[in-house]
Amino acid sequence: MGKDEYLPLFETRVARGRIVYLVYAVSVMIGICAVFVYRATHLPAATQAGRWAWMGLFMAEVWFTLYWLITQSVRWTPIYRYTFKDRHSQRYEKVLPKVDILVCTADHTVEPPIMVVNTILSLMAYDYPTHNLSVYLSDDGGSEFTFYALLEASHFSKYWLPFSKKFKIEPRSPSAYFSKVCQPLDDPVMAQESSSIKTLYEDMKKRIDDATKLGQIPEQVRKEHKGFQEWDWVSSKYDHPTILQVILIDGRDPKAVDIEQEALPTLVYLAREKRPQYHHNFKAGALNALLRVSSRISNGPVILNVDCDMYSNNSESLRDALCFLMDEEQSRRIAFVQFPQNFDNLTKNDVYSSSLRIISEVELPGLDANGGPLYIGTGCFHKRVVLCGRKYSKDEKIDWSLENHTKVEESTHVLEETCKILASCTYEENTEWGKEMGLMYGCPVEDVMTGLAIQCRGWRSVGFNPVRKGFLGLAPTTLLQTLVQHQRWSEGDLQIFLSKYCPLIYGRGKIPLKHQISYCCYLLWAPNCLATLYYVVVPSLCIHRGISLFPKLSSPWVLPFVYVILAKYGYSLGEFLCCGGTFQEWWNDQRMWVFKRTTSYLFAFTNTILKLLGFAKAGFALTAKVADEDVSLRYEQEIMEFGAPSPMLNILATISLANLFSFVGALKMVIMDSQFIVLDLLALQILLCGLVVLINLPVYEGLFFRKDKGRMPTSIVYKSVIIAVVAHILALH
Ligand SMILES: O=c1ccn([C@@H]2O[C@H](COP(=O)(O)OP(=O)(O)O[C@H]3O[C@H](CO)[C@@H](O)[C@H](O)[C@H]3O)[C@@H](O)[C@H]2O)c(=O)[nH]1
Ligand SMILES: [Mn+2]
Repeated sequence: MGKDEYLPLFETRVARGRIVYLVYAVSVMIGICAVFVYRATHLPAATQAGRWAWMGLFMAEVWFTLYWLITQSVRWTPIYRYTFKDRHSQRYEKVLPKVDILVCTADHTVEPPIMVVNTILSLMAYDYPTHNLSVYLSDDGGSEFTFYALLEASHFSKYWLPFSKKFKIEPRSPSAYFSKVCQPLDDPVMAQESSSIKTLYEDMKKRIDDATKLGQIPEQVRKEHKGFQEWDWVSSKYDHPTILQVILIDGRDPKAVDIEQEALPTLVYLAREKRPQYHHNFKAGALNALLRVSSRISNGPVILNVDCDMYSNNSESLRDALCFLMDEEQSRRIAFVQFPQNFDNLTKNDVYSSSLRIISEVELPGLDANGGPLYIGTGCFHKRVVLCGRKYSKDEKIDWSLENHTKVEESTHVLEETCKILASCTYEENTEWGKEMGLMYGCPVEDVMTGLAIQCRGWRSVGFNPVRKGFLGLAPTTLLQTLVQHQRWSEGDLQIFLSKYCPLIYGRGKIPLKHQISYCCYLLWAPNCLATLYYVVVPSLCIHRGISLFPKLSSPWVLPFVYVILAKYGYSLGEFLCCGGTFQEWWNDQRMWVFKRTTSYLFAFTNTILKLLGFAKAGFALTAKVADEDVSLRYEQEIMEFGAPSPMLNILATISLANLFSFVGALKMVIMDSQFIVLDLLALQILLCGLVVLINLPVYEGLFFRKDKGRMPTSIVYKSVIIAVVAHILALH
């Protein structure tokens, strides 16, 4: 192919309507300035009550403004990417690179084996030559049941892969496919095959579920595969040698073919060594072990990482990703391609605001323009050399066809034994693993930190959000799980901000300024707690004593306040609707905004400070992927699940009650005051308080009106009532 014939493998388009956005943003900024002028010129005298409350509010508003400005960085110039898979195929079909897919699981009770193998099967069935595809499963649970499920899946794949390719079905996770395709299929051949495969799948599912439920693997099965013997040395999931089983391997094992004699992808099970005296570094540790093991077995130059609950929803994602990584002109600098996280189990109005809609649809394209999206874990394609620490240089070039020819020839047994060493506890001692090589250790969001380090080594990244989503996972289905997940995320993010990797310092001169600021959008999630807490507590407590913290209704100064609020929320609603959300979903999102900021972020903030002072230790609370039947039912009905007592719920209940008391008190004051003085003085404050009450409606329901198991625990009801009452008495005196 000559140079002048160059046809790009992907193209980038810039969003339109930027002028309108500019006008909006500038007008809001003018409004904010007017608010500040008001605050600066109307400060209550030192003798007046409420001077401190006023100053605090001012500080909160300064913070909100700062944060709002930061979020502008990811809204300025969104860009969208489009791939040309046909061109890629024309040029490279004969020399496609090997791709190694790394899947992580950590606990067979929280992450059921049948779910894990559905994910694995969807990935094995990618539209890609199977001899170039390897799938690795890291099992931090070291579970026999997960291993057993993987064995079952390897048998089932012999039917599943030919079927899904022959009829080009989507999605290729059997469970998702069978639950989505219920209408009678037009093609009689397909209908027949589909139903017989469905029976095979159901049988497999039953065997796996039964074994897991009984806690026992049939003796017959145990005898059939040597792999089970490895569990003779396992004393617990925290204490065992490396377990490594090559289940399918292309080229060496004549049995690794499907029913049509086509090769199957390589499939490997790994439970890295665990010893109580060695820290295992959670998912980052698991991925690094997989990186090494895979480099020994298949050494694909392209790595895809997915969580065990994120099945592939689009069999062409891999080819999409290769368009970004293999373009002759534009790919040189691209280190990774991040797909957004999408979820399969969302309800219509997304009660817990798990869809990450705005992040995927607005912020990801925005970040992409600024230097590349963050690496957020699952659904990310990497160049192996980059993940293993390579710096970007101008002469950077990967010869994909060459990298393809590394072939290991020893027997499977020898391969297994040599690979085991790579996944041992001591292997990483005195190496750069966890620092300069692989995923970085020591942060609850290891992926974000690793992505930042990669970008600071000169690389860029690309975000890709195809119409048919690339991956679908499971979002948490209870309030508490959601809050805990966000605590982990915001805690990790803040930790990065306060570490030597703070993008504003570490990134200086390495990544563009706008990119540094975009990072802060997420890294500064947690500190939002202070200003938000202040805003939802202090103004409403001040109502009782008639302390006014906002301009009078009759004053013209009220206008900038009203404008900023209307413009900001009007825009936010518009943005949400444009991205395909519903009004109710937006409202739920606003609620979760308050909930997260007053609980998850508060805990994350205090924990991070404690960690810095050396008082707290790192942990990783896995997000549950299964729930009890009644919990699931309430989730589907979008009834908020409060459930078990927790300090987080305590905070939520107390804030909601305090505001309710204030609001009722305020209404009484307004009604008794025939000259409308109170209303004039406190209108905005009462409105704010009323909004907090409105947004907390599900909390009152959970506190007082619901009878089901998901209601607020009784202990929380008492505690929060007492605290709210005491707060009011204190505020009155
Ligand atoms: O010790 C551990 C802990 C977790 N995991 C795996 O890590 C993945 C993510 O865990 P999950 O509980 O699902 O957390 P989420 O909050 O849903 O994960 C999001 O946030 C993580 C960072 O906190 C990212 O790494 C993930 O890709 C992203 O989906 C799962 O596959 C786990 O099996 C391990 O392999 N070992
Ligand atoms: Mn998850």
